[in-house]
Amino acid sequence: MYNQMNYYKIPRDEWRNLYQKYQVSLSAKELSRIKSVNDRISLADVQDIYQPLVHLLGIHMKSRQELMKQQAEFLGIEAHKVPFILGIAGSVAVGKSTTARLLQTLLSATYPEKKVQLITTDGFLYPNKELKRRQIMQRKGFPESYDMGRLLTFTNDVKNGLPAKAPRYSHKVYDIVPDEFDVVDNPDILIVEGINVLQLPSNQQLYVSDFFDFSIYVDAHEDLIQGWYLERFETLLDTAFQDPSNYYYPYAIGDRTKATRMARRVWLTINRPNLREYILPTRNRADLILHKTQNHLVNELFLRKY
Ligand SMILES: Nc1ncnc2c1ncn2[C@@H]1O[C@H](COP(=O)(O)OP(=O)(O)O)[C@@H](O)[C@H]1O
Ligand SMILES: CC(C)(COP(=O)(O)O)[C@@H](O)C(=O)NCCC(=O)O
Repeated sequence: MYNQMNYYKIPRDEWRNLYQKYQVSLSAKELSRIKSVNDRISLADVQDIYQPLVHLLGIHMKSRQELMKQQAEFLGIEAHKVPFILGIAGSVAVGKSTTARLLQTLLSATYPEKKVQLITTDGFLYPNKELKRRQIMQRKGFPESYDMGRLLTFTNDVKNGLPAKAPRYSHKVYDIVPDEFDVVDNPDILIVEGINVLQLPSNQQLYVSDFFDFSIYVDAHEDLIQGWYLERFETLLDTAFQDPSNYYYPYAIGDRTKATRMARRVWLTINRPNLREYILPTRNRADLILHKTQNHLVNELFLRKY
């Protein structure tokens, strides 16, 4: 287990009870929005884990806003809106993007007047062509496969209220989609999700996370994550077999056992070493560690003390 020195370890039951007095039940519309993120999300987790988390984020947003206002007064400059940036880190297939979309849904429901945007750092991977040129196609997801300078500039622009474009990555195409972007334009809240968001870019003095107001590391036992990776691979195959342009099409129409063997190999030779060498070491930088067990259920949380 990791060093818990600077964290409150909060078991699920305690976390849920901390929030009892603020509990609000979700409307049918909110429930259907959550189901549209992922229909396997446990509603007990939404109620017991993620709603209290949204409340905690609200506390952080309010205090950050107040600090920015007072600092502007101190400097004698006009206070302007500074987007609150929430980073979400963790292994490939641990559930970052699901957590990010769920939080986007819950934050939008809780703060209907706020603009909540979401981007994933997959878009800052170099395109396959460039990865091949650099001979690092087998290192997709490792620090050197990302244009971290571009990600830093993007985050800096967002913080400064400038419109910023995040390139798009498609899991189906297994590559960057040329000329497609997510435009982030002065949101109140931006969620930045990706395996690398707590990493120190090489040749840079700045962490992307220096721009974050709160960060979450989604954590689980490695064997469980491997299972989730393989399950997701099966789902990708199930949706690929009718689309010859899909990267997974040849695997989808071929021998399933061989395809699964290939996915297992990819996990063991790429994603697992990446988790061990580059992702897990960033866990202790997070403000909150969300620890999941079987079926993605959260059993304990670690909240940074100071
Ligand atoms: N809370 C959850 N409940 C049920 N299934 C989940 C949950 N979170 C993730 N999953 C499933 O786990 C797999 C990986 O999730 P995903 O969000 O794609 O991970 P990541 O973005 O970390 O790669 C997907 O098949 C997804 O449907
Ligand atoms: C694009 C990724 C680096 C990012 O992963 P994500 O967290 O979005 O699942 C990953 O899905 C990936 O493609 N890894 C390379 C090896 C592979 O799984 O094919």
